[in-house]
Amino acid sequence: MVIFPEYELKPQQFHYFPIDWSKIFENSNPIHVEIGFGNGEYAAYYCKQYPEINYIGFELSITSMIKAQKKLKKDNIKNAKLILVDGKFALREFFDEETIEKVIMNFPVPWYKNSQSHRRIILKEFFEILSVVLKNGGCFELVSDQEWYVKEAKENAQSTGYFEVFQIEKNPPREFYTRYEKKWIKFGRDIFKLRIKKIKSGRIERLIGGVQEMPHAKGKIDITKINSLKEAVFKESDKIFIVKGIYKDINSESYVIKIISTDKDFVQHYFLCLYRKDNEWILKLDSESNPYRTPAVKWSVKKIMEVLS
Ligand SMILES: C[S@@+](CC[C@H](N)C(=O)[O-])C[C@H]1O[C@@H](n2cnc3c(N)ncnc32)[C@H](O)[C@@H]1O
Repeated sequence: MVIFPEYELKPQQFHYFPIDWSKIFENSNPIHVEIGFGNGEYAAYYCKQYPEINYIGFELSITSMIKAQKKLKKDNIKNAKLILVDGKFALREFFDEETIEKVIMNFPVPWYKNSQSHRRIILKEFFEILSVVLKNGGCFELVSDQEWYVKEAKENAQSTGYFEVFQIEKNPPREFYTRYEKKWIKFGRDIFKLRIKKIKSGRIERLIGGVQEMPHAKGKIDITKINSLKEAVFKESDKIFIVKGIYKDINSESYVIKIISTDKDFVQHYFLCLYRKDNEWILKLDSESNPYRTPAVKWSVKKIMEVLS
């Protein structure tokens, strides 16, 4: 939900990736990124303290997004942009090589159980992405109350060979304490901080990039085949999509198709619309849903048309 459009960006609507941040901020100040900004307390402090940086924050929670926008507005912050998106995806897709000066992560969700370990953001792939988008000498700072988690991050960073990795600091001096951090300290928990500095670039494969075309398909189809798509699962290398629902407009020859797709671990929900125009049918992204045009999204349009033909 965009409450203050000066803060929230919707990159799904952008026509080109990676994003030209100097155009967005209308200056070329250094870029600092926070992943999981929560209620935006740290963001507001940071932006006030360092008005010469461009702050970009990523968050998955809509509630946090609303709170953070209100906080930035209240503090009259001018140098911040917030995006509702998975931090790993954003770091990989939104930034050109060597463009970020600093990435900050305060108290990420640790995903304690072994069965959930694949969800941890600090896996080796994350550090490979960091090694590409950070400037040479740029740094990443992680703070957590979970020592094992910070140690795991340190080992993963070290294993890439792209960073100078510093000793983990226990209860480091902090310039600002979020409510979350103060709570842990009050409960007597120790706080751990990892800092790493980029010394070498790695390589990554991005999902999107370049001009973003609106995926669509048209042609002759056999509309009676549409029911065969219900709950159908399609899989090809790293791409999967599932048809979660098909809804017919009672007044016209048109349908809305609900899809869930994944590209590796990046999940998106969106709708396609299928309608008749003259002798042909057209299938395209519904204007209300706005997924990133990843390979799985483009493939879902092509594949559904193929099945109906
Ligand atoms: C424990 S809270 C910490 C919030 C804040 N950094 C603080 O210190 O008060 C973790 C936050 O990270 C967000 N989060 C979890 N996974 C994320 C991801 N993959 N990308 C972006 N944000 C994420 C959660 O929604 C939550 O707001």
